[in-house]
Amino acid sequence: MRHTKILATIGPASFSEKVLTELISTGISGCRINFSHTSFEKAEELIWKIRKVSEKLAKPICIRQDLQGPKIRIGELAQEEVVLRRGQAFKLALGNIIGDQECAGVAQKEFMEALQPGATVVIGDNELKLEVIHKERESVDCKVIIGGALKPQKGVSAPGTFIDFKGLTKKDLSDLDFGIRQKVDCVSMSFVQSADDIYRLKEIIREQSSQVPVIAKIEQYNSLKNLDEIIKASDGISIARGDLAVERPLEELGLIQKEIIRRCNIAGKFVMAGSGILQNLRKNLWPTRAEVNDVTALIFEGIDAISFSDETAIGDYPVESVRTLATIIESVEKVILTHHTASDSFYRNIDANFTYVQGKESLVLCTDTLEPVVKLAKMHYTAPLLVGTKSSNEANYLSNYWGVYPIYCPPELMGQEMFDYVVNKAIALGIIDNKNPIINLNNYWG
Ligand SMILES: Nc1ncnc2c1ncn2[C@@H]1O[C@H](COP(=O)(O)OP(=O)(O)O)[C@@H](O)[C@H]1O
Ligand SMILES: C=C(OP(=O)(O)O)C(=O)O
Repeated sequence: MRHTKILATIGPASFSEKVLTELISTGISGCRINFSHTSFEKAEELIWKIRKVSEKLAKPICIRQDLQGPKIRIGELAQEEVVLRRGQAFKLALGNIIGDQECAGVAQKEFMEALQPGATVVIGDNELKLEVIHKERESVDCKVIIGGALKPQKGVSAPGTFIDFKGLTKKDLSDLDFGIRQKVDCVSMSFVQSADDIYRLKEIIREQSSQVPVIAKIEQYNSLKNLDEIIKASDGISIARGDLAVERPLEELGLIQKEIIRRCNIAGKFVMAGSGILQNLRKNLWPTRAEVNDVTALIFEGIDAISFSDETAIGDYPVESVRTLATIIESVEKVILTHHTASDSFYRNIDANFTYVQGKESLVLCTDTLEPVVKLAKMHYTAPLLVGTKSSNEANYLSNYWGVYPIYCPPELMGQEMFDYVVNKAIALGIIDNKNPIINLNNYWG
């Protein structure tokens, strides 16, 4: 049994029901649908397929709608790719123009206005680097500092340049409306800058009579500056390393992610990390030593969930990626689960004896309110936390939390009947065995 959860971005490599089935049976707990790349038609089909497989395998799966936010991308190119050489001139121009060897379009006015001579422009995840040499009213002339292949629709950023984004875009609002109607299990907001961005999003969600949880993606300098308020305002945090590693010097990344995890765990908030987790598995069947070390550090720091991007969206080995990560997690958790004990006094107050048992028992809590489960889950106690709930969205969402195993219960069950149902189901699904003690937390929780 693994307590650290695995999530997967769904893309062309994992669209089929066959691969989705393999991903879910191999051990993912959640799927990310990136609305930068997914049409409503495709998303609707995917949500339907994921729900179908999840039900068939009796495994709750959290569907996360990832809102694009004000992500800046270059436009289309006349060819599938053009190769930029170091030292050559390259122009970025405002508008939806078709790019080529000498020029590419960028649609966002705020970005083009913010660029000044001397600024660095990065295209993709640190793949191509340009320096702005000269600025015109609606374009900038650049020099290529690091060359390579340029592909259409790649993300562009300007580390160190302040760009005044205005929260949710028109596209985000329309995507959100779609996601709520499709009953996604959580929504993530990209390029969050302050707690106000999250409060505004939550207000819109409330206006649509929804309570879908909101995950704030930390990927910008401003989001780091306002980290504590953002953690407080949101239901959870995603360390979105793709853009974060471009926005901040790469050598700071390890320290930044460690600090974000620490602060989320103190605040009792869900925290996940993604992008470049086992990047080597995009094309090969093995991870690099550095990737294994990276994942090990994340687990030791107390991350709730680790998310795949390219590996499961466009990689050659989506299922192998999940299998490899599961093996690393199991190996690291063998150590963590043996030495870890509950530290929270609230937990010790339930029963003083709990602190002396080392994860052999299972905890059961039957509830339809998220708050107590989340509070308990974030203590990262070694015992698996089985949560009986009659809300399928809640079961799906909770499946992303460290050590939580939600069991979706029929609506007519109450009290002892619901407890028995949860325990029997967990035994049947192989989550727990019937030899170890099972503690009914509802006996302690008024
Ligand atoms: N729904 C989709 N349709 C087509 N391609 C996708 C889809 N989702 C993801 N991808 C591809 O997988 C890559 C990795 O996915 P992701 O991490 O979500 O994207 P990004 O790096 O743009 O945030 C993307 O760059 C894109 O090429
Ligand atoms: C890793 C993520 O985001 P990004 O690809 O934007 O870094 C994510 O949302 O899981």
